Amino acid sequence: MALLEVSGLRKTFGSIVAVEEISFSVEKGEVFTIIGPNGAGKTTTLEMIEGLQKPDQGEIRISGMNWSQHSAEMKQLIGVQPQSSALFDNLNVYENLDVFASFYKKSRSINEIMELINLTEHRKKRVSSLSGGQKQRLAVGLALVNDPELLFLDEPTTGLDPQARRNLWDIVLKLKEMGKTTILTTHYMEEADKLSDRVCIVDQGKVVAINTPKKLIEQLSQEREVQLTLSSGIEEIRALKSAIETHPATTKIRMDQNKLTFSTFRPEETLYEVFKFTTENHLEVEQIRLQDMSLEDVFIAFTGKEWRD
Ligand SMILES: Nc1ncnc2c1ncn2[C@@H]1O[C@H](COP(=O)(O)OP(=O)(O)OP(=O)(O)O)[C@@H](O)[C@H]1O
Repeated sequence: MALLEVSGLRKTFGSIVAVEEISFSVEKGEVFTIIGPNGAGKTTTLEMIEGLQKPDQGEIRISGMNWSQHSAEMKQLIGVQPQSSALFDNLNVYENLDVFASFYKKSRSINEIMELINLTEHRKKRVSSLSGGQKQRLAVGLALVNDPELLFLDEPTTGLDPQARRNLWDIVLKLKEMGKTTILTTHYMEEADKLSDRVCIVDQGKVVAINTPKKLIEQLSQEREVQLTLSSGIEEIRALKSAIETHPATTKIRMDQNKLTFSTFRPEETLYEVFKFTTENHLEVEQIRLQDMSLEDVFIAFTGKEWRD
């Protein structure tokens, strides 16, 4: 049995469909990362799994239990990283952990948590005097006070500098070594790539791809991405776009002013068509680039949207 099973989740707010149909399962010990463009439904999905929002439809099971029947047991099993703003500013690191631990029946040693989040030497510092990275680590620590099996980290590294971000990655990896399971969301592709056992790409409230970062990249690596920069008029470039679009080997295409970016299973064949078209119609090709796929390309290929850090 998977530790977490989510099937057919749907959530609307009035006429807004925040989550249309989301299903996945997560095995014990995995780091499972949900990525997607702004407004894709990631936070709503997490909040439904955490029991903070009720789905309109669908089922959530954690260790086989559901929120309507086993709420108390499930709260002991999960750890949710609070927003930094939920920390008590006037209390020190130790006191914050102590207050949160008092909410639970079972708790992990506070000294151990401080070691894990690397804040032992700052135990007496008030939250108001911690750096952004230290606050984020404390927020992760607060999610650990009940020694949860399943941890939810919603964009834990947003706004942190690269070093602080790496410190947080170390914590996630240590938790993995301890056999914990983490559901992560992030805006950083490198983070998804480095930490995740599997990545789930969500767009417009639906899962569009789910696999290991390596497999997701391999899945597309038979494809090549071609970037074509032209110095012709927009109408002519549009005509070329239509010609490429109708080629059977083309999977995705987008146009950004005088640049066409497309993916193809048979680059030689598609490029032959491209040059035939540009020669016959007197289009000038300024630059052409052929690229291998990265996790970022996978994201763009599945969602049609640019990734942003
Ligand atoms: N309480 C709410 N009331 C109305 N609309 C909401 C509410 N919560 C979320 N939405 C809408 O539902 C959609 C999904 O939002 P959600 O926050 O889940 O997306 P997200 O993928 O987490 O986005 P981001 O990356 O920007 O955090 C958005 O269109 C959002 O505006």
